[in-house]
Amino acid sequence: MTALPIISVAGLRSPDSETRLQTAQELGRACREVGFFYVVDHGIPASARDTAFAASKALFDLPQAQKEALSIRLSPHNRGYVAMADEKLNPEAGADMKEAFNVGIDLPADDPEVRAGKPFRGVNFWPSIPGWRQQVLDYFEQCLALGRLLHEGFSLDLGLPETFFAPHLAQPIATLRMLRYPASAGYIDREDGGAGAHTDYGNITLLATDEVPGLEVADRQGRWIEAPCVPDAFICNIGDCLMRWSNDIYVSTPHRVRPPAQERYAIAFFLEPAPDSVVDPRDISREPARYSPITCAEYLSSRLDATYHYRAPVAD
Ligand SMILES: O=C(O)CCC(=O)C(=O)O
Ligand SMILES: [Fe+2]
Repeated sequence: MTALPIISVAGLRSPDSETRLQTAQELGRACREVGFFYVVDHGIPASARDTAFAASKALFDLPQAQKEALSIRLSPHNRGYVAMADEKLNPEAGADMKEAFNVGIDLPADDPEVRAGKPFRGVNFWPSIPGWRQQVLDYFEQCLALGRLLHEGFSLDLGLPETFFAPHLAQPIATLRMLRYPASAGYIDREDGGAGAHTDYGNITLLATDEVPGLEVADRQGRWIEAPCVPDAFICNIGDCLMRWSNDIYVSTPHRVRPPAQERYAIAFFLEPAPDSVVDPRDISREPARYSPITCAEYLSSRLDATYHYRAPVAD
C-alpha cells in the first residue's frame, strides 16, 4: 500500500460531462493537497511500457563511447545522454548517481523552428539499435496523449474551458527521460544519492519505475515517505510551472531517489507547455498574482541552468 492517492482517470474519457467533472475534481484534490499521486486506468498498455524499459536497458548497455557520442553536451536543446554524476538535482548536495537519456518532441532538421535555433526545438539523438527510435517515439506519443487528457481534467477542476491547455500542448516541450541508477552496494552514503531532493520544473511528470524501491516524496510536514512501484500505475506529480501558472492552487512537491540496493530503472515523461506559451497566473486564478508572466522557454532554461554544470556560464 502507499500513502499517496491512487486515482482512476477512466472517467475523464466518459461522454457524460458529470462523470468527467467528478473525476476531474478527484484529480484536482490530489493536485491541490499532495501534488503527487498514482494514475490508474490510464489506457497505456503494459506492453508499451515493457518495450520502453527494454529499449532503455539496450541503450544503457551500449559501450560508454557510443553513449558519449550522443552526449547532451552536444545538444543545445536538452537531448541525449547524461553521464553518471553529470547532474545535481539538488545543487546544494552532491552529484546524482545515475545515467539518463533524453528524447524530445521529434522534429526534422528542416523544421522551421529547428532551423531558426529556437530553444528546446532541436533534433533528437538516436542510438544505432534497430527499431529503437520507433519504439521510443510510440511510447512518447502515448505519454503525451495521457498528459493532454490529465490537463483536460485540470481545466475542468479549475473552472476553465476544458480545452484551455490544448493550444499550449499541441507542440509542447516534452521530454522522455530514461534513467538508470547503479546498485549502490552501500558505498553511497547520502540518503539522496540517487537523485537529490528537488521539485520538477514543468507542468506534470508521468513516471514509470521498475520494482526496485528508491523514490521518496516529502509530505506537507517535510517527512519523507516512500513512493513504491504500483504495478501498471503511473506516478504523476505537479511541477513548478503548473504551480506557478495556477498561482499555487496546485502544488509541486519535493522528492528524491535513495541510492537503490539493486540497479534501478525509471522512465520519466516531463510535460511542459510550448516554448512561447506565456505562463500567467491571471489565466487561472482570481487572487492577486504571486508571479509575473514568463514564457515557458525562459522559465525552463533558468531551471535547467541551475541543475547541469555543463550549462552553467564558463568562468574565465
Ligand atoms: O527515478 C525516479 O523515481 C524519479 C526521478 C525524478 O524525480 C526525476 O528525474 O525528476
Ligand atoms: Fe523529479
